[in-house]
Amino acid sequence: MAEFPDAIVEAWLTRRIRLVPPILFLWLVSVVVLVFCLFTEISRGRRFEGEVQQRKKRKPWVRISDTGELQPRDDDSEEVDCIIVGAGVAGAALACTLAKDGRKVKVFERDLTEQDRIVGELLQPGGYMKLLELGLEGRGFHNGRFVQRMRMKAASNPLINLEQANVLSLIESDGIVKGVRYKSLVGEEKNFHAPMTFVCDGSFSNLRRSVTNPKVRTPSWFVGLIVEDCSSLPFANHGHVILADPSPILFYPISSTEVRCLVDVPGDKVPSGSNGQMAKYLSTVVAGQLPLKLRKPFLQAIDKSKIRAMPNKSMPAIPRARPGVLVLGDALNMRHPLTGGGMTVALTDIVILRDMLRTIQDFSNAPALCDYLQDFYVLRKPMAATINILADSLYKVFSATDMVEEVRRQACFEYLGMGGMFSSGPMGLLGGLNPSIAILIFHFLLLTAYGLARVLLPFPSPSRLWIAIRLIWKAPSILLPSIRNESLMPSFNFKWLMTYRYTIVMSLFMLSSIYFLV
Ligand SMILES: Cc1cc2nc3c(=O)[nH]c(=O)nc-3n(C[C@H](O)[C@H](O)[C@H](O)COP(=O)(O)OP(=O)(O)OC[C@H]3O[C@@H](n4cnc5c(N)ncnc54)[C@H](O)[C@@H]3O)c2cc1C
Repeated sequence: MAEFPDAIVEAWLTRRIRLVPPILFLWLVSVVVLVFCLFTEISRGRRFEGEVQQRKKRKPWVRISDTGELQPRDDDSEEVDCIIVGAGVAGAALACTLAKDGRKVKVFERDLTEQDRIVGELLQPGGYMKLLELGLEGRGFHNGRFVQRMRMKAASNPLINLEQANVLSLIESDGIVKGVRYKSLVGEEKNFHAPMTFVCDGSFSNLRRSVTNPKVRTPSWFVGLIVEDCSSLPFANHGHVILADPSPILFYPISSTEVRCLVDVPGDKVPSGSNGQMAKYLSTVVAGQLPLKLRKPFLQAIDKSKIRAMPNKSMPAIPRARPGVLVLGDALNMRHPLTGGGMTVALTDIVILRDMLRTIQDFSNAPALCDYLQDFYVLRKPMAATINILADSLYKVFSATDMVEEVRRQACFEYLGMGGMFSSGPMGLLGGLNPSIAILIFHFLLLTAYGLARVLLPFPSPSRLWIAIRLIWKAPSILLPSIRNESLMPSFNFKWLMTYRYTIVMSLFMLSSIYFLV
């Protein structure tokens, strides 16, 4: 066997030996950084735990009476970490979450009684996972009962002061929001101050205008009634979308005996309920389009149940934090409720916010906190944008207005019916389990290709060719406006350096070791 000449081996060793000092220096720096990171993490964790324990020792601010009613105590004197306006889905969940982390929270809710609403009765699996993460699990429900249970949970926490009051405005000084002005239950107007205010006052928010310049659209209304016969559903325990003319109708169970029906009425007005126009519309225009099994219970529901209407609003989030205030839930962002994604987005936002705020000891430095919270709008984008774009686009596809759109609607129905990835992909997006805009665009392109094949095959006659051209021509108008609304330009920042500091340090270690050994 040939041996290496001594001179070559010697030169190689000399080169390696020359590298020893810089490598040792690199190792030393890595060790110092690692020890520093570990030390700061451990000490911050200890301090945080200590603070949480100390705050938990305080007395409850709100009592729950023997009958289960919330009885707020008038105890404004104590300082709080933050104010939450609105104890709906977002506000109640946020209050519980912040209090769990040891923050002292003041919540203002204008109506603490159980609300009877037609909104938020179907929670997508992605939203349910977020509820589990927040430790607030609940299921297919009456929205009022669900929200009331979360309020009870909040009220039983000693760190949360829940008060029934109507918040009138935000208090500002030097461009920083310092608290809120509110009208108490007895009609007295008062101020309440805190370093941070979270505005969660829902779709009709009167406070968001003082923070952003919202662009709200109302493409349609949902008219809601309750069908009292679950056996009338074609598939038990499933949600149903009926592709009716001019727009879809939803049916889904909300208890073991009740089915919620939501009829979409396009436009910014609905037939009046008081003069019987609504009942007439439902029985003449809608009933005839339902499956036979559902018709009779639906007609009975028109006579028996309370018919209510809610505007289906759509509003892109404006990624602008202001010192001392953050807008959340429907007050920040809305999409068509066809896919039932609103609560999933709101709960995901709260998980993201909780994780971000965990690293902040107190909220007193409003400008710095505001800067830091700018990242919240980037982090929420994958889930929020996917659900928003899907909801608004699917509504356009399902509300066929002409023959070309009808072709697309049928293509969509058949596409989803093919099963496999053609249904699991879109369902993963809709359920909030796989939030990805790329996958959404991929399925939209595939759906358009399927629609074209459906029209052109087996023989592309001139009229079919014309439909195909219009199908392609109109496709961008379905997805692009929503994509534009979501301002999907990536936002670059270097916070990832901090997030991945351990990985970076360890990688330096490994690389230097490998280099040294080789
Ligand atoms: C017809 C319809 C059906 C829907 N269906 C679904 C569905 O099936 N699944 C789903 O996930 N989403 C659904 N959504 C969306 C969902 O309801 C919302 O995304 C969700 O309720 C948003 O929660 P929020 O806390 O922001 O608002 P809300 O739950 O509306 O809570 C706002 C709270 O703020 C209080 N408040 C308002 N103003 C003040 C004030 N000035 N002072 C004090 N308190 C105030 C209100 O009383 C209320 O309690 C639907 C929406 C509509 C319109």
